[in-house]
Amino acid sequence: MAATTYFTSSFTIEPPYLFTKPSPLSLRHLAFSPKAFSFPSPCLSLRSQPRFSPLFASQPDTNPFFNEDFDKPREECGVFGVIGDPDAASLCYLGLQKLQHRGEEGAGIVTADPESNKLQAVTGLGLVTDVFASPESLKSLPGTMAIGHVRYSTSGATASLKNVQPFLASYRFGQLAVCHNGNLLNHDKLKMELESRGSIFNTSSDTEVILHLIAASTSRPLLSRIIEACESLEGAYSLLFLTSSKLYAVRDPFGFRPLVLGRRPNGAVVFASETCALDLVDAKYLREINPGEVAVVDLADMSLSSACLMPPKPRKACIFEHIYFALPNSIVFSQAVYASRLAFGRALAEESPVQADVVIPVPDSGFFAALGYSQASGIPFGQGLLRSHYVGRTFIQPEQHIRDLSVRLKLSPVGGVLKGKSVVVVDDSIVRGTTSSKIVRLLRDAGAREVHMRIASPPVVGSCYYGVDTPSEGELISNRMDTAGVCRQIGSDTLAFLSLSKLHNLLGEEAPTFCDACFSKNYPIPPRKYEKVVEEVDEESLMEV
Ligand SMILES: O=P(O)(O)OC[C@H]1O[C@H](OP(=O)(O)OP(=O)(O)O)[C@H](O)[C@@H]1O
Ligand SMILES: NC(=O)CC[C@H](N)C(=O)O
Ligand code: SF4
Ligand SMILES: [Mg+2]
Repeated sequence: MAATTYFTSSFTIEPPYLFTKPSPLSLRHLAFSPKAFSFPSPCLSLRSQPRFSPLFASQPDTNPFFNEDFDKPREECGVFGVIGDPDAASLCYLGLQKLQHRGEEGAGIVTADPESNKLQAVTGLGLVTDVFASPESLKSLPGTMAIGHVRYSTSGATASLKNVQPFLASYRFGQLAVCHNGNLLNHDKLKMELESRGSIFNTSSDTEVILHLIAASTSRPLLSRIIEACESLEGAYSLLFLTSSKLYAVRDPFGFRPLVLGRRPNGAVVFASETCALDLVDAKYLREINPGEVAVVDLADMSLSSACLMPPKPRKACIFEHIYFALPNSIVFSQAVYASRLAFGRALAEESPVQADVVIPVPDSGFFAALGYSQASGIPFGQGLLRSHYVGRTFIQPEQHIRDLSVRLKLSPVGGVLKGKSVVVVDDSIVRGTTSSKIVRLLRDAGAREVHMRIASPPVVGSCYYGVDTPSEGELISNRMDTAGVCRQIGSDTLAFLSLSKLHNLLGEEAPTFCDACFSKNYPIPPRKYEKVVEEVDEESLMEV
């Protein structure tokens, strides 16, 4: 890439913010439409030329179920990007902290520096505050553009520094950084093909294939190379790319993982997995990046352009984002997360009532569902369990024995709320059953007379292949036994899950636009097709080597 100076250190972004560009790349406006976004049909395949979408943008509230008295409108890697702000690295650091619940294994930031025209990276294992513990680390990241990532691995070694994103690569057109929330089902196959053509991989992460596909593409410009690379990908991907002049945001055509767009008062454009990260950095939420969209912001004029990656597929947004992953104060897939959880809890109370003295949540993620259960049942709400915030999420600790210990460390019973009481305890989900069996014991030890477990999602019976490292099917307690069996196993007096049909009723006509494969095994992209590719090794050719 030519060592062009794209802007000077005195570059300022002044209102009105240039979100339009007088070219075919133009996103004509960012107005909200009450209709769900859809690409023009047919959206023809493109090899060397980008396709551009017309205008869109979905907005909260197309779903009547989410449209209650609330202000209309937590998993597995979080991405954050900012362009056009002198404090890019610091904002990215803050945004990543807000997304910490999405991944605790590693974190990193890449910035682009207008002075040197260079991209710099700082990555490390652990929490954001650990990786950036030294003030020097942020100081080593100059520039007005940044992308960052918090990781919870789905593919490639967990505790490997090499697999911590963003990945920063140099190729014939300059430097390119990428970060990814999701999982690529066909990465083994792509990797083998790329290796047979000479690619040398540096990591064991699925994400790296994207960089190789882009580097191998003969299309121009980069937008076309990104589109061409994405055409080869099968799976879930919300991606941010950074060059020395542009920031690209991409979402796969199914829209499995969230990605939102916002703008700071100074005009800086921000992308994040969840709106909670926008709120923190004072960025106004504008809209989602739509499934199958690639949005580009050019630092030179801060214009935002948008193209269509490939013909649209039926949206399959991850319902688990609303059940557990996302923070309740986020808007995800254009719906307020807390409102969905309240509704799941209410529906659970209607479907599986019980006579009890108090409803208590399993903190944190069971809070709003328990509140909904309490509201619908009329049983008083109480805080029977205290959560230590010095301990990470149990579900996302990779080792089972560590998960066992951390549940006890994390949750403490409040004796006064529980003693002698019949308690309804509401959690968002049961995955392996570790948390719930320990909680039942905690509550009984604290004096609860009866323990009725209510789960605000259906039984998890299938593994996820789209960006959430759910355990293998054999580890999923509901895959091994029915509800009565799980109830016996965890030791509660009664147990009930929200049924899949009730969940579908709640989602209404939007139900088909959500992926619920971990509950239904109805996989939008069949995982069987992508069972690990075993390379047929020609022993003679190996000998030659
Ligand atoms: O059945 P299990 O395998 O134990 O997994 C399910 C539990 O894991 C999650 O909570 P977690 O403690 O990770 O996070 P939270 O504190 O944010 O709810 C989820 O909310 C359940 O409580
Ligand atoms: N959970 C994720 O989104 C993971 C991203 C990528 N597949 C990795 O394993 O690093
Ligand atoms: S399988 Fe479950 S966790 Fe994975 S994307 Fe679908 S709903 Fe989400
Ligand atoms: Mg929990």
